[in-house]
Amino acid sequence: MNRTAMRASQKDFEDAMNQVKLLKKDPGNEVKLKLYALYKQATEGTCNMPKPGVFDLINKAKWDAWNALGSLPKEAARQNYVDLVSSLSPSLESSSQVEPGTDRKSTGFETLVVTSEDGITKIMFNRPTRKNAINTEMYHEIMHALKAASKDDSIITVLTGNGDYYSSGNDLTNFTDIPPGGVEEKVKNSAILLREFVGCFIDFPKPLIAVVNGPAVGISVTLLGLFDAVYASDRATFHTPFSHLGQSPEGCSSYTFPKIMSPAKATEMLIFGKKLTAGEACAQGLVTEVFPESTFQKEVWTRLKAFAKLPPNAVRISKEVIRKREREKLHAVNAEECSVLQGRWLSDECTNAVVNFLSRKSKL
Ligand SMILES: CCCCC/C=C/C(=O)SCCNC(=O)CCNC(=O)[C@H](O)C(C)(C)COP(=O)(O)OP(=O)(O)OC[C@H]1O[C@@H](n2cnc3c(N)ncnc32)[C@H](O)[C@@H]1OP(=O)(O)O
Repeated sequence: MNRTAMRASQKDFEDAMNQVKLLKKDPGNEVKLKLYALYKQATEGTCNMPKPGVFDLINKAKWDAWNALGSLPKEAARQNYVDLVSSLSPSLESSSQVEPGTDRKSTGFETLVVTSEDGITKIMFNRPTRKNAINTEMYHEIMHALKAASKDDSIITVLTGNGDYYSSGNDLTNFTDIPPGGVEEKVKNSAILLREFVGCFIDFPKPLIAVVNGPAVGISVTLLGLFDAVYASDRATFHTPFSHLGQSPEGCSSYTFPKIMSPAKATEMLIFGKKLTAGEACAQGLVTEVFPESTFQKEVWTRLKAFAKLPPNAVRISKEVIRKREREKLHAVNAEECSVLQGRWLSDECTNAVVNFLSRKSKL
């Protein structure tokens, strides 16, 4: 039977709400606004809230979407919500059918290019027009790619960026995607995602190498403390503006950075947001070696190809011996950092910083 001819029950509506939470592919802001508006109409009826101020961009966009539904009856809104979610479900099904750890073709990723050759699995961030900002989909895809790389026949795994940036860190529009359960649910889900994401780096069993092709910001920097080697172009910079964003350190950096570079140097980066050049980051132990931009790719990949010819078992066992003592501690640090961040994400300091960034760019 045609779904639109049916009347969606409360149970259908609740199932659809749960399905939305499982979407791995970001349906885009337009669809998210539509879902929000239909949810509000289905549960509260016609919009009679005061219109938010012109600078309150996010709430104004939400209000506009809800208000545009006029006096649409609650039952019709519920039906439209269920239909809209069901139209998104092919992407839900295709992503949930892929078992973590199974091999996935490079073309199966939206936000990454993943290749495997000469004993090296290369995971390249591939959102160059967004400076390789990590959106929700990319967090999931990186975890997926790491799980696959841990099981494939490569010797080492390399992360790098496409374009002029390594990565600009967390995609700040991630914070605008508020589920029907509200901001509290959003920050809870984000903390769960972040903990699982960082956990994949803590547990990664093979040498993990960063080829930092350009500036790195936020979580793309803090994670470097969990890598086994970091090679940087001399045009790379390393910047963790957490206080400016009303946030706090993650990626286990509250533990790894003071150990790597001394507590005082870590303070300058993690609390005061000091941006390091590649040379400074190397002098402080965060970067293994810096190469001139003109020869960076050639020199680094020649070296990596030589590493990848080493006996695989010796390489893997040596990493295990070096890292295993710290693993439990790192998981505890990760859990604590995510819990602290949950509070930060609800703060006015964080909200204002994100809205300032987004409104500077006139985006939702
Ligand atoms: C859920 C888990 C959370 C984990 C916690 C993680 C925390 C962090 O990672 S904190 C760090 C967050 N990142 C930032 O604060 C960086 C924000 N971006 C910038 O400051 C700048 O974009 C820049 C310095 C990275 C680059 O500046 P510029 O060279 O002038 O280039 P544009 O600003 O024009 O950027 C091009 C295009 O890309 C968009 N974009 C860049 N970075 C981000 C980002 N992190 N989030 C969202 N969007 C980003 C930028 O808005 C531009 O878009 P258009 O204006 O639409 O062209």
